[in-house]
Amino acid sequence: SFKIDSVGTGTGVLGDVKSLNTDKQGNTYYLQDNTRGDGIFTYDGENVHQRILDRSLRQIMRYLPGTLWSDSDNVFNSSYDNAAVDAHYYAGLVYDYYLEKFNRDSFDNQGAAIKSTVHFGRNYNNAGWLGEPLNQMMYGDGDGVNWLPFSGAYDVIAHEITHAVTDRTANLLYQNQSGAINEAMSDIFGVLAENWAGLGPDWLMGEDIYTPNIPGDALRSLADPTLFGDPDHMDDFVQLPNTREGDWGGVHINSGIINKTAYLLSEGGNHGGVTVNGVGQDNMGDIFYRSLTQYLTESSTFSQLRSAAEQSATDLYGANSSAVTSVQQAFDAVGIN
Ligand SMILES: Cc1cccc(C(=O)O)c1OC(=O)C1CC1
Ligand SMILES: [Ca+2]
Ligand SMILES: [Zn+2]
Repeated sequence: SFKIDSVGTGTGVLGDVKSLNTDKQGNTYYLQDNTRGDGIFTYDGENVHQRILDRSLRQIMRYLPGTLWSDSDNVFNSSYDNAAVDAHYYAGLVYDYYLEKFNRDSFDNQGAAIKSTVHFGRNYNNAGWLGEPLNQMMYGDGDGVNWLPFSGAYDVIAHEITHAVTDRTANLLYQNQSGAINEAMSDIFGVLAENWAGLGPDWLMGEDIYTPNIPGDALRSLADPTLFGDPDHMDDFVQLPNTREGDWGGVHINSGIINKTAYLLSEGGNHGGVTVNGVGQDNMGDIFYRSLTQYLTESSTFSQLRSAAEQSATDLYGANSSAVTSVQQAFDAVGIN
């Protein structure tokens, strides 16, 4: 049928109203943004029963992506709409971040459609990037106590889309040190994207949707990972089994060491007996992006990340630049040689 780009309005998880790029087909409006790459598509997971989610991905795949979000009047203001509004709007902002900062056209740099399913499961405390063959994001609604709906936080959506970028570039194995780098990249670009968008800039992850009744906390801190129990130095690397229960060797925990490195490289500071001269967020982002997309591989270790970052800083600013020295200082400060 003939499609018309249209602009609707919606209310997000936190009650904020925003404009949405929608697609008008007949008298129905869909959460399909035709203005970015091959499009941004937001689907309704219809809270398919949790029981199915606990089975294999194969079971889940039968239900994903769900139904393309539709609305009768292009005003998405019901409470059931909130999660879809934010998933759609923030995915567009993450697309803009990568295009403007790194000239990257979507996660595959070829304009790939960005697909998200909200209302995934029931009270599901989880969000994630589902790689091949689905190549989409999914957001649980949270249980309302530990989590609000996961698409309600821009840094979370940027975190998930960065997993897709990582999969298409270094493809860091999601386990042990390579997995911790994978996780840290998602946290680092989650925070940088949020700061770029001016959406409550901070060095925290998930603060807008984490424990709504407890102010001031977050899932993770990059400035001080120890605030939420994560290590900020190699001396405190947590050895965990490479199993689901062991967080695949602690990928969401040991990421704190790399997160701290990025924070120090950007902002500077004294840590581990070392003084780091900061290079600022933009330069830190360029160094980590070049490392991720030009030098890291599936099995890269923390030490190989250090080499990649030193080489990236050399490429970008010159062998004898202060930025190269700052990279060395930052990795020294967390005990990565
Ligand atoms: C909540 C959650 C559970 C499991 C994996 C992830 C994951 O995407 O690694 C996850 O989402 C996050 O970590 C985002 C930052 C809040
Ligand atoms: Ca944040
Ligand atoms: Zn992650």
